[in-house]
Amino acid sequence: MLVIGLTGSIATGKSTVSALLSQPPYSLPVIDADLLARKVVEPGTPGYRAIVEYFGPSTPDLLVPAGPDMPLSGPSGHGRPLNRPALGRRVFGDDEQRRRDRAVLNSIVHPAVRREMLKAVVGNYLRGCRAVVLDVPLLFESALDRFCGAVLVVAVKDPAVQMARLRARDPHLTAEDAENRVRSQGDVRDKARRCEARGRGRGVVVWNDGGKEELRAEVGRVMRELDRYSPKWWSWFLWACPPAAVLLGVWNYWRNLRINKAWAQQELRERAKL
Ligand SMILES: CC(C)(COP(=O)(O)OP(=O)(O)OC[C@H]1O[C@@H](n2cnc3c(N)ncnc32)[C@H](O)[C@@H]1O)[C@@H](O)C(=O)NCCC(=O)NCCS
Ligand SMILES: Nc1ncnc2c1ncn2[C@@H]1O[C@H](COP(=O)(O)OP(=O)(O)OP(=O)(O)O)[C@@H](O)[C@H]1O
Repeated sequence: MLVIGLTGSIATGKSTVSALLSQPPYSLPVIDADLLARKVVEPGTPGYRAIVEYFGPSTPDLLVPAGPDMPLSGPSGHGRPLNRPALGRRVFGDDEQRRRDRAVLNSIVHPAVRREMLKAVVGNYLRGCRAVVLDVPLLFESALDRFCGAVLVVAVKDPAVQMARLRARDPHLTAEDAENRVRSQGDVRDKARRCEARGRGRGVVVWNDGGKEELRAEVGRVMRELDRYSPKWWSWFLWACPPAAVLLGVWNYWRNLRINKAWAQQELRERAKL
């Protein structure tokens, strides 16, 4: 089974691409990290308790306020849900304190998301799926790219297109909130370069500056490229022969570590030139 990591930056079009991939002619299962990241911090989970313990004392509005529709101990009795915009204000941004808080939040949420993803990937493999899509906004940052046979980065060349789509989709965000969220995710063009550096068939950029029909055609081009490097018969062979799938998984992981090391060295060299 081919594990396809799908990433990009905020509002570059990941969800639009994952919706296309989940529909015919591809009909691929999509494992959505954002959904899992919500599930692992629901009241009653260890993630929820850790967040309340760390952020609670310094964030008075961390939980959804109690009211006629929201009992003091939450709908399930395990506590009121997190007030996500308030937590977002604590962690999105470029200053030192926010970066530190984001790292703490990530260290609570990401390991739990990884465990849920592994369960979902194994489930899809057992069901005989040819490929599975991991839709992960922070694929590189959370090092999940190491487990992927191929990485797709959905990117735009023009930052103004990204900002316009974000403001149109989330009109409740102020210009400053929107800027902070874009900055929190790094430059999508860097992610595109990193993706291409993985090599043909292992990293492909989906360019999304045009309209939705152009995007559909671009997704077709990208999937044909992946098919060339990972044909159907190979996926069936791996399904019929689990030891080969495990060996390939280990080899892939090792190769991805090497790719990441080479990328880190290249980045260092480029920074040294500046
Ligand atoms: C801070 C939280 C509560 C804000 O929730 P909210 O519903 O307001 O925003 P949402 O989750 O839709 O995120 C908005 C955008 O920011 C991105 N984003 C989310 N978390 C992070 C992060 N830690 N660093 C950078 N960008 C992030 C999302 O991918 C999305 O593009 C939430 O984003 C969160 O729990 N983040 C930490 C978990 C995480 O890293 N999730 C990403 C997938 S693993
Ligand atoms: N090619 C396109 N043409 C016009 N609008 C687009 C195009 N691609 C995406 N959009 C719109 O831009 C917005 C952002 O797209 P989408 O939600 O897919 O991005 P995302 O990368 O998943 O964002 P996030 O990380 O915030 O979840 C949506 O409103 C979507 O409909």
